[in-house]
Parts: sequence; C-alpha cells; structure tokens
Amino acid sequence: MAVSLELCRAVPKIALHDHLDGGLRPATIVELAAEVGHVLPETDPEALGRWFFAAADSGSLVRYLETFAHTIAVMQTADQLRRVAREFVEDQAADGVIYAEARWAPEQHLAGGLSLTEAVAAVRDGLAEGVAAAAASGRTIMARQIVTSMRHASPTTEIAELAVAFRNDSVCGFDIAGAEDGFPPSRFVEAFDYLKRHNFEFTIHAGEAFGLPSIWEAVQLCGASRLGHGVRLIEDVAADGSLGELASYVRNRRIALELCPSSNLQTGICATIAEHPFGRLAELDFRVTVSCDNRLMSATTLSREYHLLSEAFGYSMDDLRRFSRNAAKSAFLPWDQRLGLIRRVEDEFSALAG
Ligand SMILES: O=c1[nH]cnc2c1ncn2[C@H]1C[C@H](O)[C@@H](CO)O1
Ligand SMILES: [Zn+2]
Repeated sequence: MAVSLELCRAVPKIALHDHLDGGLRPATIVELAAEVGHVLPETDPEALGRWFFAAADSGSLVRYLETFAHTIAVMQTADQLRRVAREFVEDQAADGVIYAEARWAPEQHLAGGLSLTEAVAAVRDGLAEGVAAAAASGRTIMARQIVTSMRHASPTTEIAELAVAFRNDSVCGFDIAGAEDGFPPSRFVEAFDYLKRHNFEFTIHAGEAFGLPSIWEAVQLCGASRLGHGVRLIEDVAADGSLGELASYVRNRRIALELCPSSNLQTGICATIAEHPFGRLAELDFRVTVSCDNRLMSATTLSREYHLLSEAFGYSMDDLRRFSRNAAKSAFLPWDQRLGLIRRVEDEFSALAG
C-alpha cells in the first residue's frame, strides 16, 4: 500500500531542486502585482493558481517557462525578494522539508534598480527570516540559495563570481537554467572553470528538454556533480538494464539526479508518474533524489511528490528514506553539516517507522 500523503508530510525531506520564482503563493502574487500595477491573467488567488498549472501544462519547456514572467514581475525589489524567500522557507518547513536549496537567477530581478549583490542579499535575509519563523512555529529547517545563470543569455562568468562572493553567506551553489535545446552547457564552460578554480559546487539543468549530449557536456565538459533533472539519462539504459558508458559513469560517480516527476509530466517527458523513468533509475541504483522544480507551476509539494511516487511504484517507507538520504548526501553543504542532515534523516525516519 502507498505511503499516505499525511505520512509523506511527516517524513524528513530535502529539496535540492526548487526554483524561488516557481514557488510563490498565489495570494502573494496577487497582492504584490496590485502594488506594482502588474496585470495578471487572474486576480483571484485560487483561479491564479489554476491558471499557472494550466498554462505550464503544455508539453513544452519553452511554454512552461513563459509563465515565469508573472512571478518575476513581482520580485523586483529587496522587500519583494525578501518576502518571497521568507515564504519559500515557511512553506517548505510546513511541508516537512528539513533542508532546502532555493534556486533563482538574480539577473532577472534587476528591473527595479537592484544590483546583483543587493538582490542576493535580500534573498539571504528572507531565507534567514523564514528559518526563524519556522523555528518559532516549532520546525527546524536549513535554507540556502543556488544562484543561477540563464543559459540563453550571453555566456558570462559574472553570476558565477557573484555566487562565490556569497559562498559563506547563504549561497551554496551555482546552476544554469532556461531553454535547453540550442543552449548547451558548454556555452558556460568559462563560468564552470571559474567555479572549479574556486572549489565551488554547481549543478546543471541537463537531460530535460534535450538528451544525452546535453548530459554528457554537463558532466564531462563542465564537471557537474549533480544534474537538474538528468531524467533523459534513461536513453542510455537498455531494456535489459545494461548501461551505456555515460549512464555507467554517472552511476559510478554517484552524480545526483534531481528528479522532478510532476514537472516532467507538464513539459512532456511522460504522461503519467508510473511511466516516469524514476522507477527504473531508482531500481538501477542511481543516486535518485526527489524535487518539485516549481511548486506553483506544478501545483505540488515535496510530500505530494513522495506520495505520487509511492502510489505509482509501490515505494515503502524504506524507499522514501533512501531518497531523502540520497538528497542529504548530495546537498551542497560542508561535510559536517551534511553528516548532520544524513543523521537527522535516519533518526526521524526511524522514529516514524516506530
Ligand atoms: O525545469 C526547468 N528547466 C529549465 N529552466 C527552468 C526550469 N524551471 C524553472 N526554470 C527557469 C525559469 C526561472 O525563471 C529560472 C530561474 O529560477 O529557471
Ligand atoms: Zn528546474
């Protein structure tokens, strides 16, 4: 029997792949849009939530990404960014997430006159406020930010430098996101070289809207230790379970796959969770982790993703424990903190297993 949604809420979870600009509360968007005069497709929060889901549910990543115009429009001042970051953490904590990495692209948040540094500092402050608010309501959560470069923009090292500048100040990693087809990871090879020279962590969106060549570049030309989605690595797995060289390398190296099942249904990777490559990749012992990608656009939560996977593949508490443990192992945290996270996952799962 599937692990219930209620129990999935209670288990300790780790959100490695969750976009800050893809997780706003609809009510917050309505309120901020009214303040700044941004015209929304719907002004009732519930209707707006439904609109995001429907508009993102097109089968195309490019159309999915168009919906972000309405969230980015209300995240252009320090106050707005701080509020969105605070609510991000509060919502994650309320869903039983114990560690979250919020990713977003500061370059998309400068229209109100903020500098890149001011924007990152505002998110840092909001994350800290959210952690404090969660603690006040009895929930312990840690939160960090992943700073993202948009891959269709001119390649630059500027955002990588920004990430490194904040390495001891809430930024735990770097990423590239946006349309994948036509914008291979190698375009940003200079940024990744900069990060490697500075011993800094990064993940790369790859293997979502494009296949194995994108994953190969992310891993071998750029050096990613985690893959955003990476789901199309399944194309390097034969029907009998034998692995091609790339899939074999990714599995050997324990490169984490930040899998986001519901998001993939919307961008056309498969029609049902049961058809999602997650099941096969987990069975073959890849380092599978579970994330939401964009809670707003997919109308989901991490506990819901756990529950859907458990329903589709019959996962037990032990399986879910493995997915949380995998995510803890691949968190962009220093080793002592990562160990603390792994222990917390084990202890809390053991307590729930009774
Ligand atoms: O799943 C995704 N693939 C590629 N890009 C994405 C995905 N989800 C969100 N993004 C983009 C849209 C956001 O504005 C940007 C930064 O969070 O990242
Ligand atoms: Zn993403």
